[in-house]
Amino acid sequence: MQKRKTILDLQRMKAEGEKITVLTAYDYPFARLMDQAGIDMILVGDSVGCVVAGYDNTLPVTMDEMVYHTRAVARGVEQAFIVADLPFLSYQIDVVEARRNAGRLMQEGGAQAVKLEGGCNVADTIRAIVDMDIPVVGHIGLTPQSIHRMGGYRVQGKQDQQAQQLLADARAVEEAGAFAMVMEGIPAALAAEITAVVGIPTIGIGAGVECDGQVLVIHDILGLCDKYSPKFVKRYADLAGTIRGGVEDYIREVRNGEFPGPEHSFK
Ligand SMILES: Nc1nc(=O)c2c([nH]1)NC[C@@H]1CN(c3ccc(C(=O)N[C@@H](CCC(=O)O)C(=O)O)cc3)CN21
Ligand SMILES: CC(C)C(=O)C(=O)O
Ligand SMILES: [Mg+2]
Repeated sequence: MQKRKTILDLQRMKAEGEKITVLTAYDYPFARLMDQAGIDMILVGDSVGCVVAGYDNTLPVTMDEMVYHTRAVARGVEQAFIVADLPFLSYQIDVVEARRNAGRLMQEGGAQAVKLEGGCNVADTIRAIVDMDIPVVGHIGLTPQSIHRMGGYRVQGKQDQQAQQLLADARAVEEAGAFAMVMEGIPAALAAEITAVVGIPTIGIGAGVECDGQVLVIHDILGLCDKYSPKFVKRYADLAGTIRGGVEDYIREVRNGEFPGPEHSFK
Protein backbone atom coordinates (compact mmCIF):
# COMPACT_ATOMS: atom_id res chain seq x y z
CA MET A 1 0.00 0.00 0.00
CA GLN A 2 1.31 3.41 -0.97
CA LYS A 3 1.71 6.10 1.64
CA ARG A 4 -0.80 8.95 1.72
CA LYS A 5 0.44 12.19 0.12
CA THR A 6 0.73 15.26 2.33
CA ILE A 7 1.15 18.99 1.76
CA LEU A 8 4.89 18.42 2.25
CA ASP A 9 5.02 16.13 -0.80
CA LEU A 10 3.21 18.76 -2.89
CA GLN A 11 5.56 21.54 -1.78
CA ARG A 12 8.58 19.35 -2.51
CA MET A 13 7.20 18.63 -5.99
CA LYS A 14 7.14 22.37 -6.79
CA ALA A 15 10.67 22.81 -5.44
CA GLU A 16 11.94 19.93 -7.58
CA GLY A 17 9.99 20.90 -10.71
CA GLU A 18 7.91 17.71 -10.64
CA LYS A 19 4.43 18.32 -12.09
CA ILE A 20 1.45 17.88 -9.75
CA THR A 21 -1.42 15.91 -11.31
CA VAL A 22 -4.96 16.69 -10.16
CA LEU A 23 -8.41 15.52 -11.29
CA THR A 24 -11.86 15.95 -9.85
CA ALA A 25 -13.85 13.04 -8.42
CA TYR A 26 -17.26 12.95 -6.82
CA ASP A 27 -17.78 9.31 -5.88
CA TYR A 28 -16.13 6.10 -4.67
CA PRO A 29 -15.56 4.24 -7.97
CA PHE A 30 -13.97 7.16 -9.83
CA ALA A 31 -11.85 8.13 -6.83
CA ARG A 32 -10.64 4.55 -6.38
CA LEU A 33 -9.66 4.19 -10.05
CA MET A 34 -7.76 7.46 -10.24
CA ASP A 35 -6.06 6.75 -6.92
CA GLN A 36 -4.89 3.39 -8.32
CA ALA A 37 -3.70 5.17 -11.49
CA GLY A 38 -1.43 7.29 -9.30
CA ILE A 39 -3.03 10.73 -9.30
CA ASP A 40 -1.35 13.10 -6.80
CA MET A 41 -4.41 15.07 -5.71
CA ILE A 42 -8.16 14.57 -5.98
CA LEU A 43 -10.43 17.60 -5.93
CA VAL A 44 -14.02 17.06 -4.85
CA GLY A 45 -15.15 20.06 -6.88
CA ASP A 46 -18.39 21.97 -6.68
CA SER A 47 -18.41 21.23 -10.44
CA VAL A 48 -20.29 18.15 -9.15
CA GLY A 49 -23.35 20.38 -9.59
CA CYS A 50 -22.72 20.65 -13.33
CA VAL A 51 -21.48 17.16 -14.20
CA VAL A 52 -23.42 14.99 -11.73
CA ALA A 53 -26.53 16.96 -10.76
CA GLY A 54 -27.04 18.63 -14.15
CA TYR A 55 -27.26 22.24 -12.91
CA ASP A 56 -26.23 25.08 -15.25
CA ASN A 57 -23.58 26.36 -12.82
CA THR A 58 -22.07 25.64 -9.40
CA LEU A 59 -24.21 28.04 -7.34
CA PRO A 60 -26.91 25.55 -6.24
CA VAL A 61 -24.43 23.12 -4.63
CA THR A 62 -24.82 22.92 -0.83
CA MET A 63 -22.52 22.05 2.07
CA ASP A 64 -24.45 18.83 2.78
CA GLU A 65 -23.95 17.75 -0.83
CA MET A 66 -20.22 18.51 -0.68
CA VAL A 67 -19.90 16.52 2.56
CA TYR A 68 -21.71 13.55 0.99
CA HIS A 69 -19.52 13.51 -2.13
CA THR A 70 -16.31 14.07 -0.16
CA ARG A 71 -17.09 11.08 2.11
CA ALA A 72 -17.73 8.87 -0.89
CA VAL A 73 -14.42 9.91 -2.47
CA ALA A 74 -12.47 9.50 0.77
CA ARG A 75 -13.60 5.88 1.10
CA GLY A 76 -12.03 5.07 -2.28
CA VAL A 77 -8.64 6.72 -1.75
CA GLU A 78 -5.43 5.32 -0.26
CA GLN A 79 -2.61 7.52 -1.54
CA ALA A 80 -3.93 10.74 -3.10
CA PHE A 81 -4.30 14.05 -1.26
CA ILE A 82 -8.00 14.99 -1.04
CA VAL A 83 -9.16 18.61 -1.37
CA ALA A 84 -12.85 19.56 -1.11
CA ASP A 85 -14.42 22.75 -2.48
CA LEU A 86 -16.24 25.08 -0.12
CA PRO A 87 -19.47 25.74 -2.08
CA PHE A 88 -21.13 29.09 -2.74
CA LEU A 89 -22.52 30.70 0.46
CA SER A 90 -20.51 28.44 2.79
CA TYR A 91 -17.65 30.93 3.39
CA GLN A 92 -18.84 34.36 2.15
CA ILE A 93 -21.11 35.39 5.06
CA ASP A 94 -18.50 35.58 7.82
CA VAL A 95 -15.35 33.80 8.97
CA VAL A 96 -17.23 31.91 11.70
CA GLU A 97 -19.40 30.16 9.11
CA ALA A 98 -16.35 29.65 6.90
CA ARG A 99 -14.46 27.95 9.74
CA ARG A 100 -17.42 25.75 10.67
CA ASN A 101 -17.93 24.66 7.07
CA ALA A 102 -14.22 24.06 6.41
CA GLY A 103 -14.20 21.95 9.58
CA ARG A 104 -17.19 19.92 8.37
CA LEU A 105 -15.42 18.99 5.11
CA MET A 106 -12.51 17.69 7.19
CA GLN A 107 -14.47 16.02 10.03
CA GLU A 108 -17.49 14.62 8.17
CA GLY A 109 -16.02 14.50 4.66
CA GLY A 110 -12.54 13.19 5.37
CA ALA A 111 -10.77 15.84 3.26
CA GLN A 112 -7.14 16.83 3.91
CA ALA A 113 -7.68 20.42 2.74
CA VAL A 114 -10.38 22.79 1.51
CA LYS A 115 -10.48 25.14 -1.49
CA LEU A 116 -12.27 28.46 -1.80
CA GLU A 117 -12.54 31.00 -4.60
CA GLY A 118 -11.16 34.54 -4.53
CA GLY A 119 -8.03 36.61 -3.98
CA CYS A 120 -7.52 39.76 -1.89
CA ASN A 121 -11.23 39.70 -1.00
CA VAL A 122 -10.99 36.33 0.80
CA ALA A 123 -7.53 36.71 2.39
CA ASP A 124 -9.01 37.10 5.90
CA THR A 125 -11.17 34.01 5.38
CA ILE A 126 -8.18 31.94 4.23
CA ARG A 127 -6.20 33.11 7.26
CA ALA A 128 -9.05 32.24 9.65
CA ILE A 129 -9.28 28.68 8.30
CA VAL A 130 -5.50 28.17 8.17
CA ASP A 131 -5.37 29.34 11.81
CA MET A 132 -7.42 26.31 12.81
CA ASP A 133 -4.83 24.04 11.14
CA ILE A 134 -6.94 23.30 8.07
CA PRO A 135 -4.80 23.51 4.91
CA VAL A 136 -6.34 25.80 2.29
CA VAL A 137 -6.04 25.87 -1.51
CA GLY A 138 -6.81 29.23 -3.13
CA HIS A 139 -8.56 29.61 -6.50
CA ILE A 140 -8.07 32.76 -8.58
CA GLY A 141 -8.83 33.98 -12.09
CA LEU A 142 -11.99 32.52 -13.63
CA THR A 143 -13.87 31.74 -10.42
CA PRO A 144 -17.07 29.89 -11.40
CA GLN A 145 -19.01 31.00 -8.29
CA SER A 146 -18.65 34.57 -9.67
CA ILE A 147 -20.31 33.66 -12.99
CA HIS A 148 -22.90 36.42 -12.69
CA ARG A 149 -20.32 39.11 -11.88
CA MET A 150 -18.11 38.00 -14.79
CA GLY A 151 -21.11 37.77 -17.15
CA GLY A 152 -20.25 34.18 -18.04
CA TYR A 153 -17.20 31.93 -17.98
CA ARG A 154 -14.65 34.35 -19.45
CA VAL A 155 -10.87 34.30 -19.46
CA GLN A 156 -9.62 36.73 -16.79
CA GLY A 157 -6.54 38.96 -16.76
CA LYS A 158 -6.32 39.83 -20.45
CA GLN A 159 -6.09 43.58 -19.82
CA ASP A 160 -3.06 44.92 -17.97
CA GLN A 161 -5.06 46.26 -15.02
CA GLN A 162 -6.81 42.88 -14.53
CA ALA A 163 -3.44 41.15 -14.78
CA GLN A 164 -2.04 43.38 -12.02
CA GLN A 165 -5.09 42.56 -9.88
CA LEU A 166 -4.51 38.82 -10.41
CA LEU A 167 -0.87 39.17 -9.37
CA ALA A 168 -2.05 40.95 -6.21
CA ASP A 169 -4.65 38.21 -5.64
CA ALA A 170 -2.00 35.50 -5.97
CA ARG A 171 0.27 37.25 -3.50
CA ALA A 172 -2.62 37.80 -1.06
CA VAL A 173 -3.60 34.11 -1.20
CA GLU A 174 -0.03 33.04 -0.48
CA GLU A 175 0.39 35.68 2.24
CA ALA A 176 -2.87 34.53 3.90
CA GLY A 177 -1.36 31.08 4.33
CA ALA A 178 -2.78 28.97 1.49
CA PHE A 179 -0.43 26.04 0.68
CA ALA A 180 -1.38 25.91 -3.03
CA MET A 181 -3.63 27.73 -5.48
CA VAL A 182 -5.72 26.91 -8.50
CA MET A 183 -5.42 29.39 -11.39
CA GLU A 184 -8.32 29.06 -13.81
CA GLY A 185 -8.87 30.67 -17.21
CA ILE A 186 -5.98 33.13 -17.41
CA PRO A 187 -3.43 33.80 -20.16
CA ALA A 188 -0.51 31.35 -20.12
CA ALA A 189 2.13 34.09 -19.84
CA LEU A 190 0.44 35.62 -16.78
CA ALA A 191 0.11 32.18 -15.16
CA ALA A 192 3.83 31.59 -15.79
CA GLU A 193 4.69 34.94 -14.17
CA ILE A 194 2.54 34.19 -11.10
CA THR A 195 4.03 30.67 -10.83
CA ALA A 196 7.51 32.22 -10.81
CA VAL A 197 6.75 34.85 -8.16
CA VAL A 198 4.78 32.80 -5.62
CA GLY A 199 6.39 30.18 -3.41
CA ILE A 200 3.39 27.85 -3.28
CA PRO A 201 2.39 25.37 -6.02
CA THR A 202 0.07 26.68 -8.74
CA ILE A 203 -2.42 24.24 -10.26
CA GLY A 204 -3.65 25.42 -13.65
CA ILE A 205 -6.88 24.83 -15.54
CA GLY A 206 -6.85 26.81 -18.76
CA ALA A 207 -3.71 28.55 -17.52
CA GLY A 208 -0.99 27.11 -19.77
CA VAL A 209 1.81 24.63 -19.27
CA GLU A 210 4.02 26.65 -16.91
CA CYS A 211 1.92 26.02 -13.81
CA ASP A 212 3.30 23.63 -11.20
CA GLY A 213 0.40 21.25 -11.81
CA GLN A 214 -2.75 20.76 -13.86
CA VAL A 215 -6.36 20.01 -12.95
CA LEU A 216 -9.32 19.05 -15.12
CA VAL A 217 -12.84 17.80 -14.51
CA ILE A 218 -12.85 13.99 -14.85
CA HIS A 219 -16.13 13.90 -16.81
CA ASP A 220 -14.60 16.27 -19.38
CA ILE A 221 -11.44 14.22 -20.03
CA LEU A 222 -13.35 10.94 -20.25
CA GLY A 223 -15.99 12.26 -22.64
CA LEU A 224 -18.88 12.12 -20.15
CA CYS A 225 -19.87 15.77 -20.37
CA ASP A 226 -20.71 17.50 -23.64
CA LYS A 227 -22.36 20.58 -22.13
CA TYR A 228 -19.29 22.83 -22.17
CA SER A 229 -16.31 22.36 -24.38
CA PRO A 230 -13.84 24.88 -22.99
CA LYS A 231 -10.69 25.22 -25.08
CA PHE A 232 -8.60 23.91 -22.17
CA VAL A 233 -10.21 20.44 -22.10
CA LYS A 234 -8.45 17.50 -23.75
CA ARG A 235 -10.45 14.30 -24.17
CA TYR A 236 -8.57 11.10 -23.28
CA ALA A 237 -11.44 8.60 -23.63
CA ASP A 238 -14.97 8.28 -24.99
CA LEU A 239 -16.84 6.79 -22.06
CA ALA A 240 -20.12 8.18 -23.37
CA GLY A 241 -19.80 5.86 -26.38
CA THR A 242 -18.75 2.93 -24.19
CA ILE A 243 -21.66 3.42 -21.78
CA ARG A 244 -24.25 3.93 -24.53
CA GLY A 245 -22.91 0.83 -26.33
CA GLY A 246 -23.10 -1.33 -23.21
CA VAL A 247 -26.63 -0.16 -22.44
CA GLU A 248 -27.71 -0.77 -26.06
CA ASP A 249 -26.28 -4.32 -25.93
CA TYR A 250 -28.18 -5.02 -22.70
CA ILE A 251 -31.44 -3.67 -24.10
CA ARG A 252 -31.06 -5.78 -27.26
CA GLU A 253 -30.24 -8.98 -25.36
CA VAL A 254 -33.18 -8.59 -22.96
CA ARG A 255 -35.54 -7.91 -25.83
CA ASN A 256 -34.38 -10.91 -27.89
CA GLY A 257 -34.20 -13.30 -24.92
CA GLU A 258 -30.41 -13.71 -25.05
CA PHE A 259 -30.09 -12.41 -21.46
CA PRO A 260 -30.34 -13.90 -18.89
CA GLY A 261 -28.67 -17.14 -20.05
CA PRO A 262 -28.55 -20.37 -18.03
CA GLU A 263 -25.30 -19.18 -16.41
CA HIS A 264 -27.15 -16.18 -14.95
CA SER A 265 -30.09 -18.26 -13.71
CA PHE A 266 -30.55 -20.39 -10.56
CA LYS A 267 -31.41 -24.10 -10.73
N1 LIG B 1 -17.78 20.06 -16.87
C1 LIG B 1 -17.24 21.12 -16.31
N2 LIG B 1 -15.95 21.41 -16.56
C2 LIG B 1 -15.35 22.51 -16.03
O1 LIG B 1 -14.15 22.74 -16.29
C3 LIG B 1 -16.12 23.35 -15.18
C4 LIG B 1 -17.48 23.01 -14.94
N3 LIG B 1 -18.01 21.92 -15.51
N4 LIG B 1 -18.28 23.77 -14.14
C5 LIG B 1 -17.70 24.82 -13.38
C6 LIG B 1 -16.62 25.47 -14.12
C7 LIG B 1 -17.10 26.20 -15.37
N5 LIG B 1 -15.95 26.10 -16.20
C8 LIG B 1 -15.85 26.65 -17.48
C9 LIG B 1 -16.85 26.45 -18.39
C10 LIG B 1 -16.76 27.00 -19.66
C11 LIG B 1 -15.67 27.76 -20.00
C12 LIG B 1 -15.60 28.35 -21.38
O2 LIG B 1 -16.44 28.10 -22.20
N6 LIG B 1 -14.57 29.15 -21.65
C13 LIG B 1 -14.34 29.73 -22.97
C14 LIG B 1 -13.59 31.04 -22.81
C15 LIG B 1 -14.39 32.22 -23.27
C16 LIG B 1 -13.49 33.44 -23.41
O3 LIG B 1 -13.24 34.12 -22.42
O4 LIG B 1 -13.04 33.66 -24.52
C17 LIG B 1 -13.45 28.81 -23.82
O5 LIG B 1 -13.52 28.92 -25.04
O6 LIG B 1 -12.71 27.99 -23.26
C18 LIG B 1 -14.66 27.96 -19.08
C19 LIG B 1 -14.75 27.39 -17.80
C20 LIG B 1 -14.91 25.37 -15.56
N7 LIG B 1 -15.62 24.53 -14.63
C1 LIG C 1 -12.25 22.79 -11.94
C2 LIG C 1 -11.86 22.91 -10.52
C3 LIG C 1 -10.70 23.81 -10.30
C4 LIG C 1 -13.00 23.21 -9.59
O1 LIG C 1 -13.02 24.13 -8.82
C5 LIG C 1 -14.15 22.30 -9.62
O2 LIG C 1 -14.10 21.22 -10.25
O3 LIG C 1 -15.16 22.62 -8.97
MG1 LIG D 1 -14.89 24.45 -7.91
